[in-house]
Amino acid sequence: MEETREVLLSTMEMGEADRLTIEAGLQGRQLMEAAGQSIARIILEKLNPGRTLVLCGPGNNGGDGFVVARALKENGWPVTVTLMGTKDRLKGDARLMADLWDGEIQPLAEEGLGDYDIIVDGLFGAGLDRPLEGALLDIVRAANDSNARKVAIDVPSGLSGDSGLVLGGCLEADLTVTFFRRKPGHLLYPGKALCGDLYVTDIGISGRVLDEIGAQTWLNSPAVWGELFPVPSPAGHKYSRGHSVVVSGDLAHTGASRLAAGAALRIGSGLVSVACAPEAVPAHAAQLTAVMIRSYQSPEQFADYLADHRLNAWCIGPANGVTNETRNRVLAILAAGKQAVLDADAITVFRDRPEELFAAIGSDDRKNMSREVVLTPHAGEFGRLFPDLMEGTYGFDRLKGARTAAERSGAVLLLKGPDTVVVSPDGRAVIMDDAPADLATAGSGDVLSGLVTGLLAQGMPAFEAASAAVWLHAEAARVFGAGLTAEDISPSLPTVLEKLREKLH
Ligand SMILES: NC(=O)C1=CN([C@@H]2O[C@H](COP(=O)(O)OP(=O)(O)OC[C@H]3O[C@@H](n4cnc5c(N)ncnc54)[C@H](O)[C@@H]3O)[C@@H](O)[C@H]2O)[C@@H](O)CC1
Ligand SMILES: Nc1ncnc2c1ncn2[C@@H]1O[C@H](COP(=O)(O)OP(=O)(O)O)[C@@H](O)[C@H]1O
Ligand SMILES: [K+]
Repeated sequence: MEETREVLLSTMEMGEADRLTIEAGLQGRQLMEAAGQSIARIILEKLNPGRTLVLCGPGNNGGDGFVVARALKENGWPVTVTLMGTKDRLKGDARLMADLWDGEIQPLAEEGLGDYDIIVDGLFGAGLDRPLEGALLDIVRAANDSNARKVAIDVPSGLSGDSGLVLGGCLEADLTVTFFRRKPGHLLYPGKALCGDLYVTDIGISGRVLDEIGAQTWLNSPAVWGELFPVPSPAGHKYSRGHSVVVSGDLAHTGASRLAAGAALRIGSGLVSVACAPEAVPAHAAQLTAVMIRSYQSPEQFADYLADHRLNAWCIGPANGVTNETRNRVLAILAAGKQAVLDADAITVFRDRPEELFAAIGSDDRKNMSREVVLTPHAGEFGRLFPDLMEGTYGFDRLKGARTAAERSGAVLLLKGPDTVVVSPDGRAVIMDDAPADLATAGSGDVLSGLVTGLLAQGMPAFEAASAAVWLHAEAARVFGAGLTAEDISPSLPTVLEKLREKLH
């Protein structure tokens, strides 16, 4: 595939990229000059000339601000520069750029912030290390209240580039320009919404530094998992494409399992069965055709199904009920060494004893068989298994939380939301960007679980299967467009799959 994966760099990794580039011979001030010039170029291209205020902070983000101010002034724009603190306290390249600014430098103040057409935010970037407070917070709020177009350098001030969380308060940018590669905070909410339109510019850092940095976070795209995506083999048969089983809820709660089963079939699982109690059979039978029905009366009968090695990927949880039966079935599926997708009630049912679940996932038997498990919580379900990971000072750090959760549980963690994150216990992570909000509809999560299950059944490794499912789910919703209901997702998949195949070959 010609497409390469888009790596997302943490603040530390970006610092490393800068360091390696400087070590290789480029000077820090050249990087800063390139950074500032690239922002000015975008401003000149995207915005109409107007009264411009540049807010400069005490670090290199402020240094970039001085470069932007100079470049815009050279283009004839009326530019005012304000600085937090005094020039003599600036260091290194930032001091150098401040010296190259030949205009006045005013002290940073709230007054007059409403008088500009454009505000360039060079207060804090990667160096933000504490919340915005006091006068600074007032200034950022006044900027937000003004009618000016706001341009953030690297990240809007107050936003963590690592988590997308806000520290105290944050500039609400119309446009953000970052350098070399995007950062997770540009994709994770609320960060994504606070960045406005995002631009990534080349400031002379070579992509080769990435080999040395070894970052583990990527944009979710076929470039990450495409090579492992299952395509039916010409000589294959349905049995070689796996057999998915979805555990149904009781008679009044059968729909979720049908949505998941339909998705598993559509994504290419050779066979799909719904496993249900006898009283639910008529409800399923009235609606299912290609999907088979397996009823079980007792735990022993359920165990019989588990003993069949052909039934290789199991999905349990959607509308299953938070009951002892659900808990016992989850444990039985794990003990049988099945690949499994645990969703909804299969997660909630372990809220009082998550360790029991983690022990079952991480048992030596399962490890020896390399059988993988995918947990697919939304934030609420995540909090039931990992309450401590939701209690960050600045809110729930989804990426970090999911990483720790994957490591702790031994499962691939698929954390749902507008910025769905998938993390492998080995630390690899992908973040989905721009999933249509139409997906926030009843049953759409059930479809997603079915997609993961169907890919596991076909032999795709769990991290890649979960990532691919999230991407396909979003793309199918995009193809369908407005008015989406969960039932529409699977029927929209063929168009997406067709395009994907063209891309993969
Ligand atoms: N490292 C490099 O070589 C390059 C860095 N660049 C720019 O440099 C930025 C990072 O620069 P720095 O590491 O100097 O960090 P910043 O300029 O983002 O901020 C660091 C300064 O802000 C203070 N600070 C942090 N949070 C604060 C808060 N809440 N309230 C008050 N003060 C606070 C710190 O004490 C420190 O003095 C990047 O975001 C980018 O804009 C670019 O020039 C490209 C090259
Ligand atoms: N604002 C949003 N933008 C994009 N996708 C969203 C948004 N909100 C939710 N989703 C997605 O919709 C699905 C909802 O799943 P879930 O919460 O399990 O709902 P349900 O249980 O009704 O199926 C998930 O895939 C989630 O990532
Ligand atoms: K900034």
